[in-house]
Amino acid sequence: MSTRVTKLCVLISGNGSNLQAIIDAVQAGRLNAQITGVISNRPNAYGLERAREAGIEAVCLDHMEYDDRASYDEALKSQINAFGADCVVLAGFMRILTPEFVDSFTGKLVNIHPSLLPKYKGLNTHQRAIDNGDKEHGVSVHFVTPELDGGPVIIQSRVPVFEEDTPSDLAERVQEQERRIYPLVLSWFSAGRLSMRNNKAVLDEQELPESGYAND
Ligand SMILES: Nc1nc2c(c(=O)[nH]1)N[C@@H](CN(C=O)c1ccc(C(=O)N[C@@H](CCC(=O)O)C(=O)O)cc1)CN2
Ligand SMILES: NCC(=O)N[C@@H]1O[C@H](COP(=O)([O-])[O-])[C@@H](O)[C@H]1O
Repeated sequence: MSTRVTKLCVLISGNGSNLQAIIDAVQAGRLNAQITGVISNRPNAYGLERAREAGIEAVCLDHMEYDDRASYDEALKSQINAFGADCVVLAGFMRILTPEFVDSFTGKLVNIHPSLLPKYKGLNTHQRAIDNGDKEHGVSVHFVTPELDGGPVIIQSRVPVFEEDTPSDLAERVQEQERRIYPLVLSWFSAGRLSMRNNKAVLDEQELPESGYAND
């Protein structure tokens, strides 16, 4: 019996280190999936180069070329469907998606967010953690819902915050964890172990707690 390979379409906006971790996991046989395509909303995203070097089709849908969010999301949905996707993977994708777009991919849309949700939804999370004098920070992988960074958490990983940390020091520490946990979550999805039901993340038929699967 042939085992169908899970199709991933990855959305980026920048450097693409999470994309690279996913590419590396596929190539190393740690993630049984095919990356069908990479889409960036920014033309200068280095992640587009990473995809092409890996032989993966990569396109830029520049959001500046669209009149409004709805028309952009329509084009984005068409491109994703052209590539094919069992899972749409936001990997540093910096556009807020319309409810209509999100609802058309319910349960098939995941995001990696650089904070311990529900703390610090939105942008500039590392600076905010430092400004607040937090002693720990981290990263969350969650299903995407219309509520910005409010979807059910799948996994979180914590890192310490040191007195002398700059936002980039903290980002580097967080991104080490990102590169570790995102391929892990996608391997769960590809194995059919992970789903979203009743707005909850479910792993191996067990509802995950609000902070997801503990993985410090
Ligand atoms: N409907 C949803 N859309 C998106 C979600 C989500 O959970 N629900 N997650 C974000 C990812 N994200 C943080 O993890 C995030 C991305 C972008 C923004 C934002 O404010 N974007 C601005 C533009 C900012 C820029 O270009 O630098 C905007 O879209 O106007 C906040 C959080 C992805 N989308
Ligand atoms: N709100 C979304 C957000 O800030 N996402 C963050 O952008 C970075 C992208 O890095 P990458 O392009 O090297 O993967 C990652 O740290 C990711 O958590």
